[in-house]
Amino acid sequence: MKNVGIILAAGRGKRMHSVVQKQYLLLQGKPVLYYSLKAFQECPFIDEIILVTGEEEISYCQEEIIRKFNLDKVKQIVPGGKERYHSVYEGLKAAGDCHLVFIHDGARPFVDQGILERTKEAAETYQACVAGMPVKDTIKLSDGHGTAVETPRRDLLWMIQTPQVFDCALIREAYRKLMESDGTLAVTDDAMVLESIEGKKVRLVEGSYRNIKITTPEDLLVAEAFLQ
Ligand SMILES: Nc1ccn([C@@H]2O[C@H](COP(=O)(O)OP(=O)(O)OP(=O)(O)O)[C@@H](O)[C@H]2O)c(=O)n1
Ligand SMILES: C[C@](O)(CO)[C@H](O)COP(=O)(O)O
Repeated sequence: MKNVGIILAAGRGKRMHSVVQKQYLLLQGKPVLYYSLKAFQECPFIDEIILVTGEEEISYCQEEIIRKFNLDKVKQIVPGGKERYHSVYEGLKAAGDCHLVFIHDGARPFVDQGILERTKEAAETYQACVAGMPVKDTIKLSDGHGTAVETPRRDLLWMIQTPQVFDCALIREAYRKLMESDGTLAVTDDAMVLESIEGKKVRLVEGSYRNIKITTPEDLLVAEAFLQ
């Protein structure tokens, strides 16, 4: 069965405060989104890519990214939803039957072949894994009013990235349950959708400190520096 990449690019990029959505801003003359699509295109074990984007950006993506750069593994472009998890759900519906599904933020341009390889191997063994890296800073838990209430052990903390890779049937079922109970869980990644099902565990896999998400304006400066 095929392995499918779902690349998410339907966000509004509110924290970037740019006129053009951050996934379409240019890095070295090419849209941010191009870089992750290219990494997936070049990955030998990704058979098909589903791009999830805004309804109004579908034709731009088709003409100015997919056709222009000959990204022929992109088989479908589907409209996303209000929140990231709605967009993932649309991607999963479009994917149909598959073996592994690689869910990736289109706003993370520096995913590389090593990360894809490591997450694939872990997903083959554990059915569910996420890329991430150990945190470098001390993390404090706040009481929500400006006072630190706890300092978790740093050696146990990871910052989580994408790709997040799953057995296709497993994550589809987890998302189906989530959508049935929409509104009860503040979902910020795919792993937590699976973790919400009793007994389901997600393996942590080494990503890269370069695998940043373009979120706020200074991330663009870092991204440009990586591409020098
Ligand atoms: N409804 C949404 C929200 C997010 N995303 C995608 O999910 C990835 C990670 O989300 P984030 O960085 O939070 O993007 P935005 O939601 O666009 O940013 P912000 O939260 O600042 O508005 C991005 O590639 C984004 O395009 C999506 O496909 N659909
Ligand atoms: C999935 C993710 O990229 C892991 O770090 C992140 O949680 C996405 O969250 P955002 O709120 O959409 O930036």
